[in-house]
Amino acid sequence: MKLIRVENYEEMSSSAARLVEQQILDNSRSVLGLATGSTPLGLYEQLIRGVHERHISYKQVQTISLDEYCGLSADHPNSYRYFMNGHLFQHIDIQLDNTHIPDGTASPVEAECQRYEALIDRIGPPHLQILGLGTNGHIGFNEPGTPEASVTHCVKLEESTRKSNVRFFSDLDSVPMHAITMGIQSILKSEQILVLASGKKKAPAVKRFLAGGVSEDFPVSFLWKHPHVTLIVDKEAYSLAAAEKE
Ligand SMILES: N[C@@H]1[C@@H](O)[C@H](O)[C@@H](COP(=O)(O)O)O[C@@H]1O
Repeated sequence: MKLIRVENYEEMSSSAARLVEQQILDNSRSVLGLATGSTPLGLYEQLIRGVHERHISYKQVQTISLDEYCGLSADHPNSYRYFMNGHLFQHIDIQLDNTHIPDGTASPVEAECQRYEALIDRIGPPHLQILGLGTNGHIGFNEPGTPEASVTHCVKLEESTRKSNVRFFSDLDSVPMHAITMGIQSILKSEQILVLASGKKKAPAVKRFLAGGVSEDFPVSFLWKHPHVTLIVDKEAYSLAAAEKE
C-alpha cells in the first residue's frame, strides 16, 4: 500500500484530485468509483475547478457510486443520488446517463442489488475507486462482519453509522435503517483504490488499518489483499498511527 501523508484536508483533497485527473488524462473513457460522505467533498470541489482551470473533460467518463440509502428517492435531499448530482455531476460535463448509483426505491431490493453488480461487471470495474472510511472501519456501507466474498447487497446500518450520519438529517429517526452497498468483493475488483481520511475522528481507524492484518470485523482491512491501494491521510487522521511509531 502506498501512504501519502499531507498536512490538512485541503491538501488531501487536491492531492486526490491530481490522481483522479491523471487517470482521466490517461484514459478519457475512465470508469470512476465514487464515494459520498463529507470526506470527498473537497476532492469534488477540486474536480469541478479542474474542468474550468485544467480543461479536464468528463464527457466519456462513467461513474459507479458505492452505495445508496434504502427508501430514499433520487429527489430526496438526503439520497446519495441527490448528493452526487449536487456536489459533482451538475457542475462537470458528464452525461447523467453515465453516472450509476443503486436505486434505493427499487423493489425487490435483492433484484436491484443483482442488477447493480451486473452493471459493475459490464461497464466496470472502476479503474479508480475512491473510498472514505467509517469510524468503525466500514467502507461503502460494509459494516464490521461483512464477508470478503460479499457483492452488492442490502445492509442493516449499525447504530453508530446512523448516529455518525444523523448530521445530514433532521433527527435519528429520519436516518434510514437500511442501505444498498457494493460489497467487499465488488470493491476489490477495482484496478486501483484511493482511500481518503481526514481529521481526528478517523485517527483510531487509520491507526488500526495501518497496523496491518485482515479481519472481518474491520472491513477496510480487506484492502490489504489488493495490490494497488493508496491511502491519503492528513496530520490529524495520522496522529495516532504516528504516536505508535515514536
Ligand atoms: N456510506 C458512507 C461511506 O462511504 C463514507 O465513507 C462514510 C464516512 O463518512 P464521512 O466521510 O462523512 O466521514 O460515511 C458513509 O457511511
